[in-house]
Amino acid sequence: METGLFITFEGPEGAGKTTIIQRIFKYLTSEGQSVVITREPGGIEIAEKIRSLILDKNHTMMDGRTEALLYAAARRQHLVEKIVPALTNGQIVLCDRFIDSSLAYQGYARGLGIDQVLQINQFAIDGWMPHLTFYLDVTPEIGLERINNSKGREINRLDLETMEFHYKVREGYIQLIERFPERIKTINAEQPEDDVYEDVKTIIKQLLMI
Ligand SMILES: Nc1ncnc2c1ncn2[C@@H]1O[C@H](COP(=O)(O)OP(=O)(O)OP(=O)(O)O)[C@@H](O)[C@H]1O
Ligand SMILES: Cc1cn([C@H]2C[C@H](O)[C@@H](COP(=O)(O)O)O2)c(=O)[nH]c1=O
Repeated sequence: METGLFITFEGPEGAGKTTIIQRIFKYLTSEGQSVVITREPGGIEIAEKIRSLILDKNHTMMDGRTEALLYAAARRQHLVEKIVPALTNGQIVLCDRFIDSSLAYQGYARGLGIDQVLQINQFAIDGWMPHLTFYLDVTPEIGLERINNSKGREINRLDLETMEFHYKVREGYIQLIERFPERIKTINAEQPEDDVYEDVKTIIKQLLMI
């Protein structure tokens, strides 16, 4: 039986998801909570291998549907191997990207259709939706500038998409916020890091009543 809390973090490239997840992890752990950090695509060996395949800069020929299916396959394995056991164990799962990335990137920006991509992902996730999702909102210009200035952050195949694609990703997320207003909380991620952190922390504290 599920007893944990599944929180996902979404946004365009360089929105600051990894940075905020690390800080929220430290905060929740200091409050005595049992927390698991993970990411998509990846989080476990099989999914990390699929990640390398999808994000390889040389794979310029990858078909959009192949891409969507690979993300969904990685998600399935990650879910059953890591996320579900943690939730069943009563833990809080902080996940860097999940289904909304597929809906915004493949469904909307890639043009496959949000509903089509939702359908293949419903097969993959079998009802395991996040309880809460933070959408960290930044313009593509700011996000891409951040990752270009970020030491050690390798530029991947998706980063190298056109500016038009990156604009569409953001538009896709805006559509998802309208579709899932209860679950997705928008955070202004163009603020200084400390302010982004405080905004996220406030919502989590309210939810956990800590
Ligand atoms: N609010 C902020 N203001 C300025 N810089 C930030 C902010 N948040 C994060 N950064 C910096 O931006 C860079 C990208 O941050 P981070 O890796 O957390 O983003 P991300 O959303 O996980 O990126 P991606 O998923 O595209 O890899 C890092 O160098 C980080 O220090
Ligand atoms: C889960 C997921 C991810 N993507 C894209 C989004 C990013 O461009 C990369 C992942 O890189 P990051 O540094 O970990 O953010 O993959 C996607 O297009 N669809 C998805 O489902």
